[in-house]
Amino acid sequence: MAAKAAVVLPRPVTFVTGNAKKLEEVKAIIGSSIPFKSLKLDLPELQGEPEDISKEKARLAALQVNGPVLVEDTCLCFNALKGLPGMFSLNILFSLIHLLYVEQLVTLKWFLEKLGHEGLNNLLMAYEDKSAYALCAFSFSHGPGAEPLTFLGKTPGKIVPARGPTDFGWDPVFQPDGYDQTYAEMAKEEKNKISHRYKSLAMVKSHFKEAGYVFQTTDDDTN
Ligand SMILES: O=c1nc[nH]c2c1ncn2[C@H]1C[C@H](O)[C@@H](COP(=O)(O)OP(=O)(O)OP(=O)(O)O)O1
Ligand SMILES: [Mg+2]
Repeated sequence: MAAKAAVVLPRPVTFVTGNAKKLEEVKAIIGSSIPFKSLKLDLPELQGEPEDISKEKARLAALQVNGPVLVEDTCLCFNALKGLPGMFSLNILFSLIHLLYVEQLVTLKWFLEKLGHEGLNNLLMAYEDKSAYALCAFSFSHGPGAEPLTFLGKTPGKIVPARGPTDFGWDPVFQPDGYDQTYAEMAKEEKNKISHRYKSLAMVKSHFKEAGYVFQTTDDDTN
């Protein structure tokens, strides 16, 4: 049987993100296994399920970058609220429902900015069930027009009153199952071994290994 021809990608993969802390983790987890550079792009935020949003984001990014791209979206989902970062007051229910439909993943950013860590806890005040999960969706597209592949990583845990450094999103209020520290309290290396992002990237890495992509480098990709 003839060996499968390697897919040649025109230049290093561009990881599109506007989040510096996310980029730090992705760099630490990917290491040198996938050649990539990062780019901050303002992409429209879309509606739908995490997987569909992620794929669409990758399609748009591939068009803009005109090359292979990786994009990532993360959400924190509360089981008591059927997986949504839900609502805590009837007064804002309708505007929140609107928001949840408009952009499920960005909603969390909005919640965090408006309500803070205490607000995220308050959302679950009426519920016994504080369980939650962190969900990470990475999508990879070879380039414009190519159908993106999506890799979902999920880490279960619970929502707790904030503990630890407050420099990355909801890390202080998320305590992964099997640990007595929040993501924020854990050493970075520890979080990067069990996180939603780690699990998703592990799948991305094995995809790259199996696919055996070959990268063509040009002079302007060396910086
Ligand atoms: O591991 C994490 N630990 C704690 N917080 C996190 C994490 N990962 C994302 N976050 C926060 C950032 C944002 O408040 C929200 C939605 O994240 P998300 O839309 O994916 O990130 P973003 O818009 O900041 O960056 P991007 O340009 O890659 O879409 O969750
Ligand atoms: Mg985003």
